Amino acid sequence: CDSCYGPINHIEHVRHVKRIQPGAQNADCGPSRALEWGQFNVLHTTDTHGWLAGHIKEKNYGADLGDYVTFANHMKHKAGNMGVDLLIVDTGDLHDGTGLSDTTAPDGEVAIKIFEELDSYDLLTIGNHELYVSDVAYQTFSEFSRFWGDRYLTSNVQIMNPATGGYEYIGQTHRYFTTAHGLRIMAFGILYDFTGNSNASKAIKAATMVQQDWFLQAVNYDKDRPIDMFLLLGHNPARPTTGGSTFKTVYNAIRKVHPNTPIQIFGGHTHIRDFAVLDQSSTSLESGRYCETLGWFSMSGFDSLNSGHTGVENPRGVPNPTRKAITNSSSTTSPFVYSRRYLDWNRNTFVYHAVGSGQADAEFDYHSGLRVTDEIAAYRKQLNLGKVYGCVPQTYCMTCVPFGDASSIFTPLSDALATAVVSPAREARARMVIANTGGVRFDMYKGPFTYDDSFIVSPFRDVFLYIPDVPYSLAGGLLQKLNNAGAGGKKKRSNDLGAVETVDSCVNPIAGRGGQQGDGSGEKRGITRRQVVQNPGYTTVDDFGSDGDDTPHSSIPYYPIPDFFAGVANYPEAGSPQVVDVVFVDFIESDVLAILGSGYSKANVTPYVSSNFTSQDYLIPYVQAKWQAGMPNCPI
Ligand SMILES: Nc1ccn([C@@H]2O[C@H](COP(=O)(O)O)[C@@H](O)[C@H]2O)c(=O)n1
Ligand SMILES: [Zn+2]
Ligand SMILES: [Zn+2]
Repeated sequence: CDSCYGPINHIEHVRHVKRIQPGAQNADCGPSRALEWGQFNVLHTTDTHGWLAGHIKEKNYGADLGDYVTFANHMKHKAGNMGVDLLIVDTGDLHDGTGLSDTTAPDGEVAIKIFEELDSYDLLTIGNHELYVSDVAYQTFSEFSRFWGDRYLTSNVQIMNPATGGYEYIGQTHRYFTTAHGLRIMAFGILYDFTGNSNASKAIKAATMVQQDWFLQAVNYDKDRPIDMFLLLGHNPARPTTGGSTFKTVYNAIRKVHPNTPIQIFGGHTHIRDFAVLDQSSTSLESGRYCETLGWFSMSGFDSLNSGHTGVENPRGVPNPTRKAITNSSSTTSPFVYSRRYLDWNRNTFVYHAVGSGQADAEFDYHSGLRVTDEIAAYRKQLNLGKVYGCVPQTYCMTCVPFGDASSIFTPLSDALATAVVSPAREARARMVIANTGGVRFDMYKGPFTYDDSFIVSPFRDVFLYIPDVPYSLAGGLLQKLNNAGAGGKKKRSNDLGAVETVDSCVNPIAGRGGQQGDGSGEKRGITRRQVVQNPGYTTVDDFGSDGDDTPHSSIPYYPIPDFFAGVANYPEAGSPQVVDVVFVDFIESDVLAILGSGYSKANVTPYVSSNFTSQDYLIPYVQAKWQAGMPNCPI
């Protein structure tokens, strides 16, 4: 959509020229409401997955971590001037998503160093992507956790320490601290009941954790350690009713002892914008993914009688939170009021909320942020992330068109599986190559396809394995059966509640970020065509309604996708092969074996191309073979 931010321009150096983007003054394209500041305020990131250079091909999410460093510093100063508390928190999944995080060995080596530049983080917690690979888990233990010290909370995640031969918590189990304005906080960091970790680590189930002595001691009343508020950070769906969320278990355990104390939750993992009300003194925020969203939360209601609060009651000159968590109950006795906002991750947004619209960039930028931007640019150059391999003829998306559509990313990726995953020794045999759609992480844009893009689309080092000569009578129905079983690779987009309404001309159905889930019909609900020209993107509806998105968006269609997809090669023109090599990524090995049944086991499985050929390796050869010819005139 050109109406808000102009055409996509991803030439490497242009990205790093600091300037307010065109469209900043257009209320349809940027923020137009000041944030509500309370006594207690939080900036929340989650599931950044290495997107620290920002979205080079999507200007609406185009800020980099340097811009955020500057923004966070401005906001800390503002909070200080207002006499209120501001915490900066993150809820995990730093790895697997871009070249910056995944070209290094182990992955994350560069990305975590950049992340550490934002040393004003107050609390952080661990995600599942810090635990799939042992080297990454040890990097998290020996580098990341050491850096953040008592701010890194892993209440239910331990690692085998080779030095002692015993399991130790990767970070701290909990943190009790007092804010600058006297709030006494007990914080935890809880990973959902994750089971896909390597054997280096152990994720303790929430139901077990809440019975452990350290937890009971932390939660129980102690006159020497009063608690004004519990903070539950977690790589864990914020909405407690979402399958897999373990927040309710921890919430229940705290509520048994503290029926009224505020319990404030910050979640992640499902990659959505969401805000849920648990009770009159407990709410829960989730702030999207991939440096697309910065979550804002604020609350007031503490006074010196019910807490240690010493700050300003209602900061002046700014809006304040006004909403009770529960409004439809006459029995609401809680003094607490709340606000939440989902900020789009771009400089216009940051400038608007830090120094005000219409301000020059010079008013915004700090050396600390500019230095991080330069550092990111230098790393990108060093890692060769701008190297171009081919020219993608059109944009392909994951969920904005039906699976099977010519513009679905799984259409060329099925072809890529069929043609670019080839074992020289088995080249002439019929083969079926299966992958999980969850391993594909992002859309592929029209124009130059870079080294970075290969990780953005397919970041995992999942080895291609195979079972030779499986009778077609068994292999033929495998994909369908895998999808019917809906197993391991599942990566549900969301429980997003946004209505589907397309505003044509501005909404290119395959151009923007599809955030919210609808029925995919593209039918309008209650709006006239082209009433407003907006920026396509997230249209969030949560427990506080539909005003959470800081910048209003037109929504993008969402279509569900199956859990698995495949490509086939060397099949006869008519009929079926007798036998077929069944090739699949190691992440779904147990799913494939479960469907093939008792005649097959791990003993039948070996690497297909080599033990080093992974899902990071098939895209570049495909792009080169298919789209390199278009390179000289590749539109940007
Ligand atoms: N080696 C891997 C690891 C993970 N996946 C996919 O990622 C999903 C989890 O991602 P979150 O950001 O939601 O934590 C997982 O369900 C898989 O789909 C993979 O494909 N290969
Ligand atoms: Zn994630
Ligand atoms: Zn996750």
